[in-house]
Amino acid sequence: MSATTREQKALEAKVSDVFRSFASAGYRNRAFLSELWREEHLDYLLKGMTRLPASFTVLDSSRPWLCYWIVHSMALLDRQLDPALQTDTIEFLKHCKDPLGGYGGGPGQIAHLATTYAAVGTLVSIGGAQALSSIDREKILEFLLRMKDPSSGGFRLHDGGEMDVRGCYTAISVAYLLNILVPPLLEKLGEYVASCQTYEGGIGGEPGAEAHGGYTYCGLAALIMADQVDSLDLPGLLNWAAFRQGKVEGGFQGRTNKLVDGCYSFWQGGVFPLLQQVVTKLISQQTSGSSIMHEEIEDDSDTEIGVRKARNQQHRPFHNPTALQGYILLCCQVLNGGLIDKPGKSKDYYHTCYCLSGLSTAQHCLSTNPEDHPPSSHVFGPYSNLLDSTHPLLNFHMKRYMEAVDYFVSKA
Ligand SMILES: CC(C)=CCC/C(C)=C/CC/C(C)=C/COP(=O)(O)OP(=O)(O)O
Ligand SMILES: [Zn+2]
Repeated sequence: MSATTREQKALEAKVSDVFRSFASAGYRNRAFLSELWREEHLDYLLKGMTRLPASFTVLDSSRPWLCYWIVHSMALLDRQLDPALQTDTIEFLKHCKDPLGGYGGGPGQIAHLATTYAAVGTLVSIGGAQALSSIDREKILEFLLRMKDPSSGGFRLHDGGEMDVRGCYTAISVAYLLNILVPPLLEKLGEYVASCQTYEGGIGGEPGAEAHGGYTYCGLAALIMADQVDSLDLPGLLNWAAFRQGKVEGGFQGRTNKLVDGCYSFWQGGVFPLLQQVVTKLISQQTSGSSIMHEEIEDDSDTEIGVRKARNQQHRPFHNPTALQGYILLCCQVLNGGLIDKPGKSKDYYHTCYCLSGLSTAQHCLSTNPEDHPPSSHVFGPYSNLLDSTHPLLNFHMKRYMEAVDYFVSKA
C-alpha cells in the first residue's frame, strides 16, 4: 500500500522539526545532535549479543541474521566481540549447519540461502582461522548448485522453496567470497534478474513484482559479481534509484510513493557506488580505446587536463550522500543506543545494521579507494563519526573481507 499524502506530510513535518531544532541549536548542541552516538550503539549491540537466546524466541528462524546484524554493526564501529563470545558464536553457527551444506535459521533447521549469507558474513566479521576454518566451502557449493534453477537462471531459497532475487544475491555473494563461483551458478543469471526489472527501472523480487530497493541492490550486486550487468537497463535503474531519495528528508524510500526508511540508506544508497563502479569500468574501457570521453578530452587544449577532468567526473555522485548522512544521524538515532526506520519507530537490530551500513557507504562512496580515509568534507558532523568501510558488493567489513579472501585463496 502506498503512503498517503497525509502520512507523507506528517513525516515531512516531523523531519523538518528535527532539522529546524538542529539548525537553531547552539554550537555545543549542534555538535551533539550531529554526532554518532557510538558508545550507546555499542552498548545496545553488546546487550543484544549477550541476550541472544531471548531474541531468538521471536526470530527463531533468523538466528544467524541476528548474529550478522550485531557483529557486522560492531565491526563498522571498530569493535570486536570478546574472545569468549567469539568462540560461542562460532560454535553456535556450527550447530546451524545443515549436513547437506549451507546454514539453516537455527540448529536442526534446513539450509536457507539468506541465513547462509548471514552466517558466512558473521564469521567473516569475526575473522581469524577459528571462524573461517568452520566454513565448509565444498558443502556450501553443493548446496548452492542444488538451489540453482537452470531453466530460469534463478535460485530457490531452500529445498522446494520460493525463488526470488534475494536468492541470486545470497548465492552469488557467498560463492564470490569463497572463490567457488563456478560456471553452472552463473548460467542465465542475467536473464533471470533482467526479467525482474520493471517498467519503472528498479528491480522487483520476482517477475511481475513492484520495483523495490532491497531487490534492486540484490539484483545489481549479483550481476556485477557475475559480470553480467549488461543484461540490465542501467540508465533506467539509475533514474529510478535517484528519484527514491527524499528531497525534504534526505533518506530513501524503498518504493515509489512510500515513506523513507533508515534501512534503505543501505539498500538504495548502496546502489550508487555500484553504479559508479560500472561507469568507472566503462570509462576506463572507453578511454583506453576510442569512444565518448574523447569529446571531453578534445575540448581541452591540454589533453592531460582533459583526461583528469574526465576521471574526476567519475566521482561525482548521482545521489546526495551528505543529506543521507543527515537523515541517519539526526532522524534515526535513539538516545540510549540503536537506530530506527523513522522518527517515532522503535529500534531493532536490522535497522541498526542497515542504518550504520548506509552511513558507512555514504561516508566512503566518494573515495576512489574504499580503504582510504575520506576527507572531512565527505563526513557529516564531527570527523569522529567516520565508520570503518564496508565492501560495497557484500556488505562485509572491508578489512575482514580482504583477510577472508586471502584465507580462501590460500585454501583453494
Ligand atoms: C541480503 C538480503 C536477504 C536482502 C534482502 C533485501 C530486501 C528485500 C530488503 C527489504 C526487506 C523489507 C523489510 C521490506 C519491507 O517492505 P515493506 O512493504 O514493509 O516496506 P516499504 O513500505 O518500505 O516498501
Ligand atoms: Zn526498514
